[in-house]
Amino acid sequence: MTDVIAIDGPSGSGKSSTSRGVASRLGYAYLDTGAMYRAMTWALLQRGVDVHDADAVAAAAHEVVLTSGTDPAGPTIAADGVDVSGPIRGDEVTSAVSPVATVPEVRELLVSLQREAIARATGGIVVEGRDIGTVVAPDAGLKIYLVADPVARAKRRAAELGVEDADAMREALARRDAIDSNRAASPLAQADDAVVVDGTDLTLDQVIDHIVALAQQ
Ligand SMILES: Nc1ncnc2c1ncn2[C@@H]1O[C@H](COP(=O)(O)OP(=O)(O)OP(=O)(O)O)[C@@H](O)[C@H]1O
Ligand SMILES: Nc1ccn([C@H]2C[C@H](O)[C@@H](COP(=O)(O)O)O2)c(=O)n1
Repeated sequence: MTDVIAIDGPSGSGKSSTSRGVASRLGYAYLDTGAMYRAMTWALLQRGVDVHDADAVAAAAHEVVLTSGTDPAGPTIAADGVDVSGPIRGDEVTSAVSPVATVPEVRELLVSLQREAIARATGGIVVEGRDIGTVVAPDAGLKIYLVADPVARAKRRAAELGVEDADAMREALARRDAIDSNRAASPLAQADDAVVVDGTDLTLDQVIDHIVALAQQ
C-alpha cells in the first residue's frame, strides 16, 4: 500500500473533498497545504503587512506559528494559536493568498512544515496542494493530478458558496490558476509520473473510489 498520496491540481478541481474521502477510506492522515498558505495570509493581514510587498511578507512570515490538525474527519488549522478554519475561507484571505504564495521564503517555510507533517504520519497521509508531487513529496508512492472542466469547477464552487454568478466565479478561478501556474517558485504543475484524473463527469464518490483503487494496486 502507498504511504504518501500527493493530490495536486487547479483551484476548485475537487482536491480537498477527494483527499479527505481517500484518507478516510484508507485510514490515513490528511494535510491541506492550501489551508496553510491561507492561514499564513490571515496572520500577515492581522499584522497589517502589505501582501504585495514581497520583502515585508518574507520578513513577517518567520514570526507566524502554524499548526495543522490532520484528521480527515475534522482537519484544523491554527495561526498563532487561533483557530482560523473559518476566516481563511473568506473573501479577504482568498483575494490575498496568491501573492503571498509566490514569495519564495514563504514557500520554503511551509514546505518544511509540510515535510515534517508527512514524516510524523507513520500510518500514511494524503497531501493536497499545487506542488506536492513535484516539490514537497517527489517520492510519493502515488501522485494524482486532479482536473475538471472550468465551467464545472465554477458551478460547483458557486453552488457551495451560494453565489449566483458562475461566470464571475470561473474568471476568479482562472485568475488564481494563472498566478499559481506562472510563479517562479514551485508553480502549479503536473508531476511527470502523476496519474491524471478528470472529475468533470464523475461523482465525488466515483473519484474517491478510483483513487483508492489506484492506491491499493
Ligand atoms: N466529482 C465531484 N462531483 C461533484 N462535486 C464535486 C466533485 N468534486 C468536488 N466537488 C465539489 O466541488 C467544490 C470544490 O471542491 P473542493 O473544495 O474539494 O476543491 P479544491 O480543489 O480543494 O478547491 P481549492 O483549490 O479552492 O482548495 C466543492 O463544493 C465540492 O463538494
Ligand atoms: N501547495 C500549495 C497549496 C496552495 N497554494 C496556493 C494556491 C492558492 O492560491 C492558495 C490557496 O489554496 P487552496 O486553498 O485554494 O487550495 O494557496 C500553493 O501555492 N501551493
